[in-house]
Amino acid sequence: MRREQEFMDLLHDRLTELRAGAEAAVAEAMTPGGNTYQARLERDILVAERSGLLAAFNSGEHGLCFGRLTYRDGRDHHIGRIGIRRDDAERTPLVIDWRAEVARPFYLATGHTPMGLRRRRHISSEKGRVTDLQDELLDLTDPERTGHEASDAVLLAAVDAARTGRMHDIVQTIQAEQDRIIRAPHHGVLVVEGGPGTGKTVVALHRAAYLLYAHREQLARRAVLVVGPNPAFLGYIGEVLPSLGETGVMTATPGELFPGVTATGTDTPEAAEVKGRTEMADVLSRFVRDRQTLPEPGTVIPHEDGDLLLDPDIVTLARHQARETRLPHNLARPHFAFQIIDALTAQLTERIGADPYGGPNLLGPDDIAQLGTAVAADPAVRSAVEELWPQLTPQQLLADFLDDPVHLSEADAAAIRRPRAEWNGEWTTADVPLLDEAAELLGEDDSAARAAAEAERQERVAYAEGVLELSYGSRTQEFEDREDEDSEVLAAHDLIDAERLAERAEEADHRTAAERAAADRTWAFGHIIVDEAQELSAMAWRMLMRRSPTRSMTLVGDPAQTAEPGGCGSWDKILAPYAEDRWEHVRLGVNYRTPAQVMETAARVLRAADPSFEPPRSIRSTDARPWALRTGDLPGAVADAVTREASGEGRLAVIAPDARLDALAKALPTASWGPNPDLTNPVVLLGPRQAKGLEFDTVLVAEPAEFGTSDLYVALTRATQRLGVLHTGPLPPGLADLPVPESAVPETPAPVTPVPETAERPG
Ligand SMILES: Nc1ncnc2c1ncn2[C@@H]1O[C@H](COP(=O)(O)OP(=O)(O)OP(=O)(O)O)[C@@H](O)[C@H]1O
Repeated sequence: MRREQEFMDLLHDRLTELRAGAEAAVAEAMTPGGNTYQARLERDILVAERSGLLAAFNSGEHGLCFGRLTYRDGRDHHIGRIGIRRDDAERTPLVIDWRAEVARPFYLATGHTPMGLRRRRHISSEKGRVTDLQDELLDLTDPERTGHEASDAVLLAAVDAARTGRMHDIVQTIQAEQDRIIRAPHHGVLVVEGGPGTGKTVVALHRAAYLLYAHREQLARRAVLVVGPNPAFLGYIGEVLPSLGETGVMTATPGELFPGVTATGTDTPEAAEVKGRTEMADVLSRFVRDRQTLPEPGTVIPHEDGDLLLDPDIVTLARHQARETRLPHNLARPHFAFQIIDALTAQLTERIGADPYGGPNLLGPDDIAQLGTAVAADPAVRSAVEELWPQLTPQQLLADFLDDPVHLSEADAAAIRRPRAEWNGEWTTADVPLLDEAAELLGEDDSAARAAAEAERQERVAYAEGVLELSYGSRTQEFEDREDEDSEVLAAHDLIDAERLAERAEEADHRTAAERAAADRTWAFGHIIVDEAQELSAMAWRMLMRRSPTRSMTLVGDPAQTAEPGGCGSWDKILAPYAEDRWEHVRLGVNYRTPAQVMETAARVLRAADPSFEPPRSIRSTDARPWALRTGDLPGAVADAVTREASGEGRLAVIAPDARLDALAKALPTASWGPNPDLTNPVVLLGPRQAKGLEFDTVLVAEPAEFGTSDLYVALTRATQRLGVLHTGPLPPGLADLPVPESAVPETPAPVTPVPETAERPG
């Protein structure tokens, strides 16, 4: 213990030194040094480099070193959240980043496959003080004992700890089956499936951190996108990546992926299902073609030299030629307009230049060009073009479509119809993929603006290239522990290429790749992680796949928890159109959240419909048996149960059908609830969909018969310690046998015991 403490002190001193250096460098870089391009660009580079380092150093303080590997051949490494080197000529590693290859035996070695290890040590610390050591002997022939031998105590302590309302990283206790997923190659699609509490979310987040470490150069520039089911969930997981020193990640719900639109409205389940169907792509495409109309019988355009006639033949030809370009609607529009202007100019030329003696037309090319310019500028011609091939925005198109849906069956159209007159302007989550689809079909006509910007940009790019060369020449190698050349600390030349740097200079901002990506609908992410992937509709997948042209993705989910009627559910169905069978499927089988008794209760609910259903194995059990209480006064009984259960540290959630939330909130004045509940509050009140992906020490489920089966399964599996059910009517199948609370709620916190047959390291 003393020696580990001395080592920890040494590490803290070194970290303080590194941090002071980085802080001074940021401060210096921020000092205004002139307002020329050069000064601003150089400042940008330095700030990006140094603040990346600083974020890593700041995150490193907690859990600076949590492990140690002692090899049979005498090698000895400490493992920590970030790598730190000594300030000597060789830059000797002091502590190895958990993501480095050298650290892998910490997660993978077993007595059976010791990977050359003699001993693996878990070091627990609090604010820089070593509080405990746990040693695992991997070479069983080794006679030496340290007095700290134990197995799985660190993992059990971690999974048993009181919850805070925020997810924590698990670098100290990643299990072998999880480690293999975290470090899987980043190309292609990896599907991670597992029951509730198997660590899918936390593993996906560690995978993001690992990929950013291992493929920094490719990924930091393109950013990593993490998609989660709702804002509360994103808040819940929001601290994991920063605690691992990573800030280059954008998190979003599917409803936030269309820049400029925030989905605040709600759809009926039927509407969401119809809007999510893959056939909507075709329906919208036909709707766009419907807007490319023909004049019936023809449009007369008054002109001082006699009326011009825009007849259906002219327009049919122009439309055909514009469609032949295969460009999106708005980008094909200039082609259409050109054909129309050409035809009208020809009419005019014929009329004005006609030779009264029957000879060739008297107008020369210059005269005709001049006529053409006049026709193009004619407001009547412009409005005719606008009428026949209007310039459209995705928002206009979709609002028009939903006002009066076409190309659908009567019933489907009725489900999604949203008359403009009654619409409050709010978009829904299911609208967002449709807006994205519309944007693809329409295209953005920014050609004029782009041409103007291009010349100026070229100048800046040429300059920025020069600056990047400078930055590469002066690159740092601060806390890295990988040996290869790629292992440079993130530097400006990794983060930004000359083009992006030039763009940044233009706006004089300090936005990260993730921030830029958030504002750009067509951004191609380096890697995309989708949590609760079973819930996304076919249309939502189309939108996400556009953001990942390289198909570098990790999809995480549990088909048994599918709640959305439009949710794709099966992996085959999701991936067949994009990756055919070129994707890998891995399963997690151990539940780290829910005690065996709670898991068994939840499993009985699903078994009522599918007797062969097998839940994941729980890693632990408690003495607190789930209970059920019938009452005539639901809010009163829930309030009593909350008072009884919410004592001590940890978090409690009441999960109730949406229709009952108002009444329950009145009975629970201290509970946080609403669209964005504060999950760090001791008591929260949630609807079933809000509870997705979250967890609480105690969960009280109100009126379970009013939940859908998969919503109920999700609600019951949120508990890490205690589960109670309160109901006025009959219980749904599977819950009928629960005992009443008096016999189930212990006076003192239940002792934790591992479940014998599952306590060994999985995998
Ligand atoms: N190796 C581990 N060490 C410590 N805790 C772990 C480990 N793996 C998972 N956990 C914990 O188990 C809990 C469940 O993890 P997580 O939320 O990622 O599960 P999930 O599979 O996404 O669940 P669900 O599908 O129910 O949302 C979390 O508290 C997580 O920190």
